[in-house]
Amino acid sequence: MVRTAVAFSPGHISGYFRRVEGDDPSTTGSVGAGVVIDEGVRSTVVRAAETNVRVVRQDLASAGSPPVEYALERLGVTAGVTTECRLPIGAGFGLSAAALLATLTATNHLFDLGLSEDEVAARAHEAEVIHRSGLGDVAASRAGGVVCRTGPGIHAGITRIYPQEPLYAVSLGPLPTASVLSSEEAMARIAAAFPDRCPRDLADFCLLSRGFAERSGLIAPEVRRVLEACDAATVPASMTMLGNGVFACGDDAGRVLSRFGEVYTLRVARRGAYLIETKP
Ligand SMILES: Nc1ncnc2c1ncn2[C@@H]1O[C@H](COP(=O)(O)OP(=O)(O)OP(=O)(O)O)[C@@H](O)[C@H]1O
Ligand SMILES: CC(C)(CO)[C@@H](O)C(=O)[O-]
Repeated sequence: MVRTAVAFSPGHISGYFRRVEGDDPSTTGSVGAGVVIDEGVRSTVVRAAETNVRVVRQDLASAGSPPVEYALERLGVTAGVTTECRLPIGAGFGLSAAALLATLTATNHLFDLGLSEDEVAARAHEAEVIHRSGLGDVAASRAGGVVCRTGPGIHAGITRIYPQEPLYAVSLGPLPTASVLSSEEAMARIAAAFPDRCPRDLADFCLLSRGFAERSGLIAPEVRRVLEACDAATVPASMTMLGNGVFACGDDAGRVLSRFGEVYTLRVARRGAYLIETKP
């Protein structure tokens, strides 16, 4: 039987953020707030002569993942990786960070690399920053909760609260993260829009995020339509950063969002990335 390691990492919906530029990837990242969600990426890793990554979603597979391939190369290993997720990719659910954390957690065990959790996270964060696929998602998804990050990178200050209520989300399509992070103009607007405090609870998170989304200038017309429907029903809602999607909370949120697409009912994750099993 081929030796296999399987790990899972939760995803992360960012509600507001501000880029922090450091001297190197470890001190580069973002401050801001988001929700670590109970859905994310499951990664299965086997040894292989050459690295290949298969990305599977809803029975559709595509080949390749530059951040994951980069992180494996930096570790000096070659592996066959299959990532699986239910949520859409590129839609603001932090799945690149989840794919990295899950894959590196499994790889660490499979190859007996002896990396600490901190080292796994540091390498995942580095791959995210280099590929501009995320800034704060790895720091968030190392554990659960509604997260408020007060510094960049994986060692920075972070507070977590654990509300019981679900969060609802709908995706209207992808918004490649790198396209926004590479725009200096967008970054300047985002910096000016940043609300300088942490959320008290889930509803407060939605409220602060919405103020940020409005001021950031990132809201596309199709996202605007969903937000207006939420406003009409007094449902706290905002835009998934960075995706063309909306998250909302409260009793009526699922019903309102269902008019615009498949509604994902998400729970606040209680824990971060973890190893599921190694075989044999
Ligand atoms: N499930 C996944 N498995 C492996 N690689 C992934 C996965 N999701 C995203 N990636 C890789 O991450 C890179 C950036 O993806 P993108 O920013 O579009 O996705 P995302 O992380 O889901 O988005 P967001 O950060 O907005 O939630 C791409 O190179 C893609 O291959
Ligand atoms: C940049 C970002 C919004 C992309 O998901 C996220 O990584 C964050 O909050 O830093």
